[in-house]
Amino acid sequence: MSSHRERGNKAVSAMKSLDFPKKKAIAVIKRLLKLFDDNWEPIEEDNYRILIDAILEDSSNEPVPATTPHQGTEEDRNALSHQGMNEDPVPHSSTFVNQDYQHPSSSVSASRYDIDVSDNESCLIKRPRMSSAGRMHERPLQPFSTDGMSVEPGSARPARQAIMALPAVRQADGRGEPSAIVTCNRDKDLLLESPQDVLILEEPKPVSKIDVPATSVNKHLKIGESGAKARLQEAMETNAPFVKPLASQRAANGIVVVGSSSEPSFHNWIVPYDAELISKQRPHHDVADISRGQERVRIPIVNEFGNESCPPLFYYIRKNTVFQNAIVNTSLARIGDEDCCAGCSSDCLLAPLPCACAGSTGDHFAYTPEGLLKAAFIDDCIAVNHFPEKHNKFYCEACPLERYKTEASPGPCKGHLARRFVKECWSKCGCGMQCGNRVIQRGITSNLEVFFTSEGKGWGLRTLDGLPKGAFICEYVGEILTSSELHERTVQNAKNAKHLHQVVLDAGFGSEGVSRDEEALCLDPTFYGNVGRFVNHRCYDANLILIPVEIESPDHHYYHLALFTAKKIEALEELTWDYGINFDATDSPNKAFRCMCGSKYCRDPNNSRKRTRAAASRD
Ligand SMILES: C[S@@+](CC[C@H](N)C(=O)[O-])C[C@H]1O[C@@H](n2cnc3c(N)ncnc32)[C@H](O)[C@@H]1O
Repeated sequence: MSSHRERGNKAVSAMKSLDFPKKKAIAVIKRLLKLFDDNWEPIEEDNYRILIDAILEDSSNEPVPATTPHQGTEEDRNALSHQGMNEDPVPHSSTFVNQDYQHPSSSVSASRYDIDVSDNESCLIKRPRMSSAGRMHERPLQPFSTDGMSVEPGSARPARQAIMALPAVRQADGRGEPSAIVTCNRDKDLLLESPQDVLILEEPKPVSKIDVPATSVNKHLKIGESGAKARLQEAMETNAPFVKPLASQRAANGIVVVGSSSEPSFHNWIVPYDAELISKQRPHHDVADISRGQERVRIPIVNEFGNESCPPLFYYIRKNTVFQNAIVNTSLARIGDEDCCAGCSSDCLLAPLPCACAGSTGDHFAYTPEGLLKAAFIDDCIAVNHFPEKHNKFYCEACPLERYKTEASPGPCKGHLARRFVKECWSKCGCGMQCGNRVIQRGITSNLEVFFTSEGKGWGLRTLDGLPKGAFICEYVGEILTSSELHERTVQNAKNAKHLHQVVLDAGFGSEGVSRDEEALCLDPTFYGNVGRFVNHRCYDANLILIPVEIESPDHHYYHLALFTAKKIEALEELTWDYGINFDATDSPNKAFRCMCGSKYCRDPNNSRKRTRAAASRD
């Protein structure tokens, strides 16, 4: 029988061959030995399966230390040397904040919906990378803003789930703000699994340079030129469409001092923008990947029909972002025990009993172990959408949507559909990112393409692979507006017709007592959005369905909207969802368009095909 020392060294070197750090391996072995009363057999079983799982779990749940990595307690070190295993000293590094290693086999357990255990935006992750030649790449990491990042159009599409690194150089302005960008080229030696890596890598040698004008902050606020009063005046005079200089409102109440210290402050300023400004400031789309490396997969742009080579410019954001006044309360303190599963560990779907997070879906998880939304859940939601009158509607006493239409005497609430929600596990839950009840928070995993439609719908989105029913496609991401901000934009919309489809997050309006404007939230993907903004409408028989998903907030004031496949979809099929448009309505925030959906159930009375059919049946 081998000694503790020999078995320990063997286990550590097995873990090392899988790129797990020695320190981590030793700490976990020590814990498991304690758990199994110094019995090595369960640890060694199945090529150290339990050990690997425990290390992975440890990494995904690990809190991020602020500066130096955890060196282990005195007790740890004594225990380890007692067992004959010694740690290498870990060098101090201020950029080394966390270690997060993805086990090569993790994708096996997650099937095609791969797991990204590194989805923690607040931490910088340094992980060793294997090049195609098998070399390890380690680079110093620094925080980096993606704003304005530009990349060269790429050539071949990489393998699923792998994206090429887009090394970038930050160009800061005189005040240290990332004014604009950037130089990028592709380093074919770097292969990343996670978009976070793209945000934090820095390339010391730029290859080509794209100059972008300084931000509108500079232009409109003239920081450093004169006193706060002049800057305030400047901001108030701007004629950008949606600007409400917050600072000016507060100044009127005598509470604002902007830029009074030597460090100019941007906190109180809303930067004006409109479509024109965006197009002036933004570098062009990257046709190889519209997300510019923000998503886990590349999403190319192709145009086989029209003259436009690219869609109109917008800021690609992966997550919803507050425009100005919206209150999105996601504090941990608001999540009670009944709204999370603090006692869980590993994958909640595999636990013998459903955890608290399955409560809102009738104590059954909405997802299958393969990461698909269950068919029964989808069918229920389709039925609610198709026959809203048969299902419950909530009615507000004072509907936030009506208040701004006719301010003097707001009309009665038209009712809000009682929707079924998916509730995903989140930060206050004991499980990790590999939990099967975390699907949309892991991001896009399907191979998608933005393309120009041939039927006159403009740009659209299609899948490059066949997909089963229930597959997550993407979130519908945009700026979070309040209902009054939406109303302001609707008025603008009437003038310039530039807006895309805006969506009201009204599932909690009546039931949750939403009456304050800041709590009545809407999403507008026009200027800031993700690939969801390209999904066109189809009446009734669309192949996607929009599902409300609750992640970081326990009530229905704020939630995510996720697009799932409502049926089996063939490769290269256009992805569509039913916007729920009433083509006869005159008071909708969304300007009705002439529907070209091609469905035989098309609701648009102006649909030319429908008119032709009606005329034919009359003859
Ligand atoms: C969310 S966007 C979809 C992407 C859009 N096609 C584009 O080019 O950016 C919604 C807009 O697309 C157009 N659209 C979507 N579905 C359509 C349909 N069935 N028929 C005609 N136009 C459609 C309308 O202009 C609508 O306001």
